[in-house]
Amino acid sequence: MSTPQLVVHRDKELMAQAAAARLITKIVDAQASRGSASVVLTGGRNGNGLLAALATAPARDAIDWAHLDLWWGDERFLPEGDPDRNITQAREALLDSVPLDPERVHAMPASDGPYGNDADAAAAGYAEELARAAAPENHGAVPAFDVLMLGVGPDTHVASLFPELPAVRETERTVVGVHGAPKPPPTRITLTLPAIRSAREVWLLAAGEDKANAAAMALSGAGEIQAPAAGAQGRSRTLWLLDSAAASQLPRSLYPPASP
Ligand SMILES: O=C1O[C@H](COP(=O)(O)O)[C@@H](O)[C@H](O)[C@H]1O
Repeated sequence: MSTPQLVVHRDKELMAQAAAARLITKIVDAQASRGSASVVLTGGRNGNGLLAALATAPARDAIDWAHLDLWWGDERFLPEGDPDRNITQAREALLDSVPLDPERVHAMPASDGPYGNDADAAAAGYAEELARAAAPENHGAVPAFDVLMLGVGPDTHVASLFPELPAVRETERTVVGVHGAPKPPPTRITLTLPAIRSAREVWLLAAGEDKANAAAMALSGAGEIQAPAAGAQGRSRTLWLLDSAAASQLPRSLYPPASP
């Protein structure tokens, strides 16, 4: 696993724009070397802010949208089209305005979808979809995502892995149902830490004062059961993208020297 690297931007708008530019470059590079790219999206304010910035980025059309696989790190288990679903918000922020191949948009199931209201069955179904997309060298579990993005919650949750809940302790399955989440809605579907850690790069997004304590805790040696963000690492790179408010409680030893 990779040691976290930090980039701190002046404010959340600049962070979103810089992260969007970084993502464009990453996708274009992956498409140039492998013909396609795979990205895992996150919900939440910072994830949607990045997508909105990408929608207006001058270089967005450098991406070959038809050869981009989109997956989700987690989903709120609600009916299709519900405004609180992460995919509904992502569609509004970006996805509806770019020429994606619908076959490559891998939404997590909705609560009125093929698995009905059974979040555990829906999670198992998504795990099968991931396994089908994995190449043999990925050991059959999940594809080797180029970039997996995670918003960091004020309580250090990432995806729908909340401190101390069973999902964050999962070591075998790649996707699980979450019941009794402390943040609404209580029922969710989430990638697990083993699935997250199979990504080439993991980017954690944290902007705003309410994320300062979470960032400091996760980056100061807390355990992943108490602070799930601490367990989110990529195989090649783990990148924390922060704004100065979210970085304000980091120990000085971690604070990067230059902060654009
Ligand atoms: O509920 C969720 O929250 C987290 C963090 O969201 P934020 O608004 O505090 O940035 C998000 O990453 C996750 O995908 C989402 O389902």
